Amino acid sequence: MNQDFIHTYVSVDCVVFGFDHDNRLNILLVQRYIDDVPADKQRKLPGSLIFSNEDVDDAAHRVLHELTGIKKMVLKQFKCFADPLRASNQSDIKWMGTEYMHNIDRIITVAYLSLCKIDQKINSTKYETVDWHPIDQVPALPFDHNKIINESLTEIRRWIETDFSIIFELLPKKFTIRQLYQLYSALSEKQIDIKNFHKKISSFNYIIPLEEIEKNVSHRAARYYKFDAKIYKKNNTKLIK
Ligand SMILES: O=P(O)(O)OC[C@H]1O[C@@H](O)[C@H](O)[C@@H]1O
Repeated sequence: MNQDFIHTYVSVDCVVFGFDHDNRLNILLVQRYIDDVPADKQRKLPGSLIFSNEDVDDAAHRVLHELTGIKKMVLKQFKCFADPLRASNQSDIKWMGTEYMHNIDRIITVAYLSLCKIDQKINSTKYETVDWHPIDQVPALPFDHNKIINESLTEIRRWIETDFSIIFELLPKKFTIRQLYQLYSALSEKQIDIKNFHKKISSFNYIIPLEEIEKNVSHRAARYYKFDAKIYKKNNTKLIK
């Protein structure tokens, strides 16, 4: 065998999901700066090379903290992206040269999924520009970041099916069943009848009705509910099928 073994850099990239007031899934993108590329073409996933003495999970936590200012966020490693050409684009090589002072054209990246309430204040210590983008309006991104986002959607659907409780990471603390329904529909891509959904949900004792209804709405005001994580954990309730 006459082949070279790989000796390369490793990075992490984080796809952070949020759910907006128009019931759309969004992700957080940051902006990099390269002189001759227009600003609107420089959005990317938040990421970083990992340090030589750092575990990849720790690097992902570090990136999320630098990105949002939040100390603890739900995090799931979902796939490694290692196409030999994924970092070989000239503008990406230039970017890595500016950011890391090295000529880097081969990077293996480990991708993570995270969830964030969209109203949460984002307080980034690393990036000047961090903003939410509806998932169907994500621009062309550097490296293989569009591919990573597409695969993260498949992964988040799988995740919801195995642990329904993660859906509440995306909802406000008090929510209506319609909001829960819209989020579940956006995530699962299944056509679910709202009445059946309502019936199913009201059988779950970890979704607690509150003595509060919506105010100032043009439709019939709906009741608010909250998620009780303790009850959910105790019962380890069956998932929605
Ligand atoms: O420090 P930055 O440029 O954000 O991160 C390094 C980049 O290296 C690439 O593998 C990743 O896709 C990641 O975005």
